Amino acid sequence: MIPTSSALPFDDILALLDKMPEPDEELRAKVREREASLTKPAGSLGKLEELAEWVAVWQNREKPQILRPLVGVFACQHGIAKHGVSAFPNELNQLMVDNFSQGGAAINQLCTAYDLGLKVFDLAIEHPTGDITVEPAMSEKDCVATMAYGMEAIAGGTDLLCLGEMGIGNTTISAALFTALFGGSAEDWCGRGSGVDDKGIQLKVDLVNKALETHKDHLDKPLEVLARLGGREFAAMAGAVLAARINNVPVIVDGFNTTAAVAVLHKLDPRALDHCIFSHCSAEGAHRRALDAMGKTALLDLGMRLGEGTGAAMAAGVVKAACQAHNGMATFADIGL
Ligand SMILES: O=C(O)c1ccc[n+]([C@@H]2O[C@H](COP(=O)([O-])O)[C@@H](O)[C@H]2O)c1
Ligand SMILES: Cc1cc2nc[nH]c2cc1C
Repeated sequence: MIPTSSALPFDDILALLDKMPEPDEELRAKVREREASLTKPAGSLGKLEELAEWVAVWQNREKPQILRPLVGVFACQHGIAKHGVSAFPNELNQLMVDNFSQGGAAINQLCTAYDLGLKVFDLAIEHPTGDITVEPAMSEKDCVATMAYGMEAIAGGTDLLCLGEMGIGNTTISAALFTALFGGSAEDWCGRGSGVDDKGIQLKVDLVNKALETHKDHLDKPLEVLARLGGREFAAMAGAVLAARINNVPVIVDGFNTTAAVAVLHKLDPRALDHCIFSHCSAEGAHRRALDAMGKTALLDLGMRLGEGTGAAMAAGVVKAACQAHNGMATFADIGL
């Protein structure tokens, strides 16, 4: 499953895309048959019914099972942050990683509330990525190695993966990725992030434009866009989503930044995200634009814009409840009708 070295660094990743499994339609029919037999009017659990079916078909199980749900938080430091694109300093990355391990972050409490596992992936946090305005964020080799590392996120045997990230400055990185992948202007994709003012947004726009100019001859291929304009958390999350697909693990995407990571896979092959749901619409302005560009709808809209997997965790609570209802309810035959 893990790519090894090859003449062209991205070949192994592209080969994995060719091996993506599709759902078993006979199994889907059985899941629907059970859903229709449960003691409720047909369709009355609305999206919960769709979610239970979604988990079942991507797990390739007649009864969806969520015993080891995992929130993976991928943390990285960004070269772009030195330009002052965030309302917070770079030191916060390490402090929040420490906070995650001490149980003090929002994601810790949401994981406790919904009984979700939490794993933090420190992506060489002390070494910032390249400043994308003047150089690639990562070499292609580092990008592939980081994708391979991200594939290990599910190695502990998880049955539902929630994506999260921590990276001061990474809403500027996401804006650069979205502009390169989906077009439009930098203004369309730059927003307040962790809380910058109008001047901060203008700085983000100027830096995204500079980055696009610097790399303009190398942005045809989505994986090249990821290496040049992305960051390690984006590469690792893209790798985790691919590994999840191949190992029958459904994925819940978090907010603006996790969406930018998976947008790279969408550009490679729109089917690559069929095993993913989009947990919520972030309050980061351009998130809805990104979802629209991929033809995706978000499950929840709670005005959240924290990142660190919090929106995905909220959706995981809903998904768990959906599966519990599907698996545990009595049928009409059970109650004598
Ligand atoms: O996920 C989102 O929708 C989201 C929206 C705004 C900010 N964030 C988080 O805030 C950080 C990036 O914000 P910034 O202003 O430093 O670019 C990063 O750690 C993200 O997890 C996350
Ligand atoms: C405090 C803080 C917590 C975060 N968690 C994820 N991204 C974050 C960004 C900030 C600024």
